[in-house]
Amino acid sequence: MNLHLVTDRSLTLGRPLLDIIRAAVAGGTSLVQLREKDCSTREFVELGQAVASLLQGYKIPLIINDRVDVALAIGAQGVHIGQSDMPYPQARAILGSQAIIGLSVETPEQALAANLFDVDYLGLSPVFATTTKMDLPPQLGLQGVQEIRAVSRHQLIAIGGINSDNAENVITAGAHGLAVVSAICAASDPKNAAMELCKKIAVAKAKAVAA
Ligand SMILES: Cc1ncc(COP(=O)(O)OP(=O)(O)O)c(N)n1
Ligand SMILES: Cc1ncsc1CCOP(=O)(O)O
Ligand SMILES: [Mg+2]
Repeated sequence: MNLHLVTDRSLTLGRPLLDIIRAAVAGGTSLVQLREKDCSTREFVELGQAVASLLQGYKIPLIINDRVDVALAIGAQGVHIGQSDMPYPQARAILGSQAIIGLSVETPEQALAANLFDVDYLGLSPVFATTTKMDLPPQLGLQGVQEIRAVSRHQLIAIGGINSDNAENVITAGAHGLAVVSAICAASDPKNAAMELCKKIAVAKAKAVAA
């Protein structure tokens, strides 16, 4: 199953992040991306260490948003970088061939350019409207997902406004997996939310095979 949880401590309704992650993993989340935009480096490292030791028990990979140094410091499995973050070649040189490196793309042109890189997946960003991240480029929509699938050689993870109502359509449009923030972090029952998303992914993939 390909469900990424991207964390946001401001959306957990006061619940501890580790509880949200534990529930998300129990519901089928396959990878966790720790995304911290406002905390100090010290706090990021300490939180990262706590999340890493939790996930080690479940054998679920942890990747760090933006910060190659934090990923290295805590022995995370990799990073997620965007078009304005550390360039892919430098991130790969620092982290090595075994690291998981995800790269955001916002257009089919960026996806085409990423064919030159051995990234582990592309984050298609944003597929739909979201209030979780500000200053985003125009939404790709399902058509954008289809267009990127047609030109990319990579695993495609869709992000932005994804929930259990639209998840199936996003996979049918060509995404291999989904990344969500609010659909799990802000859910009243994060475990159930992850389970529902996994079900939708599985249903869409089964229908694609049967077609
Ligand atoms: C899976 C996934 N896709 C895209 C993003 C966005 O990354 P970026 O464009 O670098 O923006 P920030 O997350 O750093 O604000 C992502 N984090 N994860
Ligand atoms: C981090 C990020 N990158 C592109 S959209 C986004 C936020 C997605 O949040 P949500 O799943 O709550 O719409
Ligand atoms: Mg970034």
